[in-house]
Amino acid sequence: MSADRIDGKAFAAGLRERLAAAVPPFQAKTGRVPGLAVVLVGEDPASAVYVRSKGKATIEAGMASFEHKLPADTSQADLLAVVERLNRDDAVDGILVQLPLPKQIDEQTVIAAIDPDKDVDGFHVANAGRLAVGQQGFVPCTPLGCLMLLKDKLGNLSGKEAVVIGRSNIVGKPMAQLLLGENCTVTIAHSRTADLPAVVRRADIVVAAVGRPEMVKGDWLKAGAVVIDVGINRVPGAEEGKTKLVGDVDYASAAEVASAITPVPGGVGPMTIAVLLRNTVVAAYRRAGLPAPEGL
Ligand SMILES: Nc1nc2c(c(=O)[nH]1)N[C@@H](CN(C=O)c1ccc(C(=O)N[C@@H](CCC(=O)O)C(=O)O)cc1)CN2
Repeated sequence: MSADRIDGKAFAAGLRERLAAAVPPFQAKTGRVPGLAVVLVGEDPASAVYVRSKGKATIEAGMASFEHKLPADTSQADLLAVVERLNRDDAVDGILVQLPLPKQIDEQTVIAAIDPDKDVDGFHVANAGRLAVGQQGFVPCTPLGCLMLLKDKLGNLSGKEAVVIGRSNIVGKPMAQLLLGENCTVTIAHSRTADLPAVVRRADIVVAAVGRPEMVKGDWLKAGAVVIDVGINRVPGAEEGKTKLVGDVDYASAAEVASAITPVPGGVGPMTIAVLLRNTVVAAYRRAGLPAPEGL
């Protein structure tokens, strides 16, 4: 079998077009466009790239982008003061503090300070709780993007066996909740799971979010499984001194067994930013007391 390649980049581009189309009706009703504030602390090069991409994508969708770049030695109190200002700013519908944060700052304290109704990352405990009990809130962008790709590929997920490898608060746990919400039978596996290949082999759907380059091999998979690779690992490339990006799944061997698989890059990664814009548009509609457009 040679698996279908799930093109997250193309899906994300379509979603971004639909989001851009939702902006003018919002502006006509409210006199303003949805606004996303992104806060970057320090100079981590990868974070700087992601923040730039988020700002560019926000503007391309016709929305307002507010970038706050703070020095690496910013104190927690100063960052909290920025978050508080953004919470009170009516032009800001979504607030995102780029992770990871420098060592002197406690991530959970900062996330807890964000107004849950502006928490477009979906990381606040209020939003984690809402997801767990099936209430309306905000869902973290990467797992929601994975779910969109899965539903686009498979339609109804009800009754499928799903194995999520990884138990982070940002991907693994919300991913499992989302799949449960779709009536999948869900197993969360992790680094201490006994006989991980045997557990993964049960799955119709595998979501790999473990942060280990090419760990999941083709012979771990049930024939025809759909594989979503959340990993973004930079490893040495074929040429001396060059690097390349690989996922948590060994694409070549997995594509021999799976029916469909996301590539890295170009799979889940582009969905993260598209869903961030989606959450911001939804936040803007909700804050204005308007129903969010269908199909976002
Ligand atoms: N506050 C947040 N911080 C971080 C998040 C997040 O969702 N919220 N996620 C990651 C980084 N991230 C967005 O911030 C992100 C990661 C990867 C991609 C992406 O498009 N990846 C491309 C490859 C990019 C490359 O060449 O390096 C792909 O997979 O195709 C987008 C966003 C951590 N921090």
